[in-house]
Amino acid sequence: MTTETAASNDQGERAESAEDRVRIFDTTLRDGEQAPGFSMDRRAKLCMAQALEALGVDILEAGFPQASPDDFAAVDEIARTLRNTTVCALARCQSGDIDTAARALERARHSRIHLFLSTSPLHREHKLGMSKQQVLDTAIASIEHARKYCADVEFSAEDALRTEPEFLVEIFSAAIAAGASTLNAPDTVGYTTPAEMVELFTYLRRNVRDAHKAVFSSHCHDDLGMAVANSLAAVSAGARQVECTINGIGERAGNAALEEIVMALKVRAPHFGLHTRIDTRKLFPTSRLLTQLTGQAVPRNKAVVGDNAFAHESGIHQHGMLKHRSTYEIMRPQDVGIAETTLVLGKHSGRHALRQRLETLGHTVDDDAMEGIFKRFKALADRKRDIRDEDLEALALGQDPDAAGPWHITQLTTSSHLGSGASATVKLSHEDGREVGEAAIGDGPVDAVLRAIERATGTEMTLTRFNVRAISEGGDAQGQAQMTARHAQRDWNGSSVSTDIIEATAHAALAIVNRIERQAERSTTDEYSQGRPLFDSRARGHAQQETSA
Ligand SMILES: CC(=O)SCCNC(=O)CCNC(=O)[C@H](O)C(C)(C)COP(=O)(O)OP(=O)(O)OC[C@H]1O[C@@H](n2cnc3c(N)ncnc32)[C@H](O)[C@@H]1OP(=O)(O)O
Ligand SMILES: CC(C)C(=O)C(=O)O
Repeated sequence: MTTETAASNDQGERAESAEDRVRIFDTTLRDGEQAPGFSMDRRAKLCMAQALEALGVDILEAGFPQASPDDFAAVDEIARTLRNTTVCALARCQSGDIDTAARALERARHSRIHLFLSTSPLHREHKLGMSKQQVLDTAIASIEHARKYCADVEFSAEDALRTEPEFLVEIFSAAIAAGASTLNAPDTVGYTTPAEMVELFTYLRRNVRDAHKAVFSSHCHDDLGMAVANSLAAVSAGARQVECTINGIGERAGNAALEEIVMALKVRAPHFGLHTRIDTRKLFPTSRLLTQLTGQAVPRNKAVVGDNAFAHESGIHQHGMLKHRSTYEIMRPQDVGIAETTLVLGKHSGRHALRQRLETLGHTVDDDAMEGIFKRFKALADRKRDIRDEDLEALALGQDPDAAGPWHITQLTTSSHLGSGASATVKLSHEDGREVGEAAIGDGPVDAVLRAIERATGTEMTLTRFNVRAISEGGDAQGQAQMTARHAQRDWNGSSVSTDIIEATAHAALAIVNRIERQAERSTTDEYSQGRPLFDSRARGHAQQETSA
């Protein structure tokens, strides 16, 4: 546990933070984890804690050690592992909780005990059954007790935004005198507004005795969808610590989303004049790690890290993006760790984006040909939610995208054997009349299906990315399988949608094999037509004849 005094450690940092640095206090593993559906075991928590340290969070709330033996063990393990980040443990204002938190933090290099006690009239009367004086006395005694173990103590006035502001001033002034160096005013029930937040933090910073000795902190919930706005309002009124979580997970509607706060401060730096220590390029991978560990995906339209955050389907936006990316994007995807912007082709897309995508796929299309392709593309997009590259290739080659082959699956059977892998049998038909059947075993049904398809088609692939996710809800939810495989020093993508994820996987794998074969066929044709582009006006008729043969 840290032995340096709050004064020696904090004053240097506070001089800086008072100016322009906002400390990021991550509570993904405590407030985030305590919400239904987000519980993590200690292995998952340790993995997430390491990712959060790499992300650059200043303080990581690892758990509530009094809650359970596993939470104690998780905090203890995280405390032993992290070297740069302050590891924090939550405790009620009870000596038992504080002793347990201190024990869990014993081996931390930098540690903090976070004490909380409700201060609002509603909580005092109905929850705690305590008077103002009792709340004050309990908080002070607890801070003093925690300071015996740890130089860095934070005090949170739970439900602060529904507390009498004068009482907050009284308890925060006493908390500083008792040794707390961070004062948190949480909007526990997500009730407040940005203007009220500014008013409260300005008032507290003016009236709390020795306010300059503490860092003021916000902790906002999203019940009315204002957690991030409220946190930024607190910051604009002098808060220099923000408590937040990856993907905004947390009690009820969640906490303020870390990635949104950090990117707001970065993108609008001239407005806020503040910065954080977060390595923003790790935001997306950290967000994805959390979804994997909890099994809870983020909505497509989630700010910063959702699938649509850097994806454009509508033609007018795509056209703008192709001319200048700042027309419709305020940050670069690479700055949050997303490889690139995607122009998704669908029924709202226009010719500019379609042409660009076809060119990326190796098809140079002249204006006449484009009109025909565009018409058929729109008709297809009206019927199909998910337009894939193989559909576009089929359109460009004058083929029926619904029948994009040459391989088709005629039969697929899989069985899983508990503890000893799985087996798969596939039967495939080829446009040239071949019927092939193969069986394979694998670590799981996906592995077995991939091996069987490889054998049946004779196409070797190395899977480099595989992702299955639900794209609708309910008993008949659709699963989308997306994969990338390496073949002949190139990456090939395939995706498919089905109510059966194994079937979706098989179709995605076969889409890759089909693309590889069609590409090989096209290379032969190109050689034959002496390298002229397929849709070059001079070569068009000839080339189409050759490829459809
Ligand atoms: C706003 C927040 O997010 S606060 C954090 C909330 N997180 C959690 O509650 C998750 C972990 N919690 C737990 O595992 C359990 O609630 C435990 C182990 C901490 C306590 O369990 P129990 O002892 O069975 O108590 P229970 O949870 O039913 O009730 C809470 C008790 O804590 C008291 N309490 C609540 N907050 C505080 C506080 N900040 N300081 C002191 N006592 C408090 C309540 O008055 C109640 O006391 P009582 O048992 O004397 O009536
Ligand atoms: C423990 C405190 C900070 C809390 O989680 C809240 O008030 O929401």
